[in-house]
Amino acid sequence: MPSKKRKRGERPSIHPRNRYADNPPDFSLLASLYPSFSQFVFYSKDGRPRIDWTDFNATRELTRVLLHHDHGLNWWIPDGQLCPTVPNRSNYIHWIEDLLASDIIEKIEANGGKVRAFDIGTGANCIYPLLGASLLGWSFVGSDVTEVALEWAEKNVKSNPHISELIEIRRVDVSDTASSSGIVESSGGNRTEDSSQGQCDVVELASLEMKDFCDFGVTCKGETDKNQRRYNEAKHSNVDEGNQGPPILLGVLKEGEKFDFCMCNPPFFESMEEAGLNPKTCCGGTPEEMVCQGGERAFISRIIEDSATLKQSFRWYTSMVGRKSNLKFLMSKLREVGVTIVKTTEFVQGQTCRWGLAWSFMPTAKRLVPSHAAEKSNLSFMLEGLHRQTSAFYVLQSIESFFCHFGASCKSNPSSFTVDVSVSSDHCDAILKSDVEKLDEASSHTCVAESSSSASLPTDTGYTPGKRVTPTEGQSTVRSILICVSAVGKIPEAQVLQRERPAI
Ligand SMILES: C[S@@+](CC[C@H](N)C(=O)[O-])C[C@H]1O[C@@H](n2cnc3c(N)ncnc32)[C@H](O)[C@@H]1O
Repeated sequence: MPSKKRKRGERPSIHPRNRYADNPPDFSLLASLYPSFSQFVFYSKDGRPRIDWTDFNATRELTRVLLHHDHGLNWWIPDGQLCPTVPNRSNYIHWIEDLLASDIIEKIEANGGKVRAFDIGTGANCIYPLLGASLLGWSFVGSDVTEVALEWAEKNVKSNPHISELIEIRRVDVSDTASSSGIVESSGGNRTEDSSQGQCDVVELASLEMKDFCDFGVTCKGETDKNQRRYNEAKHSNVDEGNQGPPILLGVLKEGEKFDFCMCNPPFFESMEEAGLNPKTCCGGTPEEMVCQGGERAFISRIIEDSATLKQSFRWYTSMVGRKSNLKFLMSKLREVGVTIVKTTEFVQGQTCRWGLAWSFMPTAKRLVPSHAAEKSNLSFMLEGLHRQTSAFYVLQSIESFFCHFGASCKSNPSSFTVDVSVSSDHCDAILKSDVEKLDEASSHTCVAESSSSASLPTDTGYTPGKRVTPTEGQSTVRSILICVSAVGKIPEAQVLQRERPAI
């Protein structure tokens, strides 16, 4: 079920299906049930139970008891690892649930109708696979690069046998690149902070042999020739763009794997100093978890680059974004790689804002006229590929005028670029059966009306009032209307991607 639309200016709120939306965690109750938690709960002057959000042990214990009490999950992380807040992380899961339920892109059931997901950088806490599997029965591959994350993610999965079958923890090979976080492997195998943090010790990707990639990669083992080739190509292009780092999707996915979506809470920051700017809470977070060269902008750019190669291996690619300025940058990058759709949302994270960014290479879905609407002869068109700055509004007006000319009741919606036309069954028949002459007349009328009513219409677009493409023999009347609209829209790029004939 899609989330309620927020009104302009309204503060984003917790997702309506988030179990904490109407029932925030009750610290008193939890303290009475969990003695290990009660030690962290104190009562303020107004008698309300509180915890010290700057105490890592308190926030970790809260997460542990919420996951246990509300989700039936056993969970733990070692000191200092990033501790997730359950209500916040649930918002991202529910937003993806909305994306999957929407009909914006075509539905393809690649895994027998079961939702299969990929969590990039699952962390020691493995929070997204645990929540996604327990709340919604989704299956996950959770990837990570650090030993501690892989070890603890695995432990967290194994301590929940009821969902462990649904979650695979996958090691990402870091041997062919130095960590993008400025962290290098010590000789003992433990991960230590490079003294020259930020100046990370990057191995030239281009100098690697295929062997290096295969020997260590969990995905290679001979079966992923195609992925290796694509990964190697991507390595070269990444070197050019300076976005080096361990593989993210290319080189981690196995041959032929298909996912409904990927998600990612990326290392947001370029340095730990930047990461430590919120002293009001203590959710832990090691440099490996919080920092990467180039910050989230570089990390998510690499996901975008991988997605441009993997295209429909995922229905949706998604990531959290920490900064609005990065969101804008990333959206323009997405346009460059030719995605079919981009969606964003804003998440409430206490005092801070985070954004959700989703994109897809799937064809946008045909809007089927729902049966109840068809009965009412409700005919709707959707225009895509219109550039806002090139008067899409007037295109909609043209469509509206066209149908109005035939006496139909019309309503255009400039924000969704749709025009809904409501007519009786007989009337609709009459419009659709109108001969070409009538249509010509109608479209000319539309054009003239548009040009005379709009002093601000651009004049450099090759627009000729009254010009339209005459439908060829055999084209449906609906088709001819749409071609006409395209022509009067003065927008060469405008394409009518979807059209329906009502079932009348
Ligand atoms: C901010 S943490 C997110 C952890 C967890 N998903 C969460 O939301 O709390 C980022 C994670 O990404 C991992 N990471 C960094 N580079 C990676 C890569 N190339 N592939 C997979 N994971 C990576 C880090 O080790 C870290 O665990």
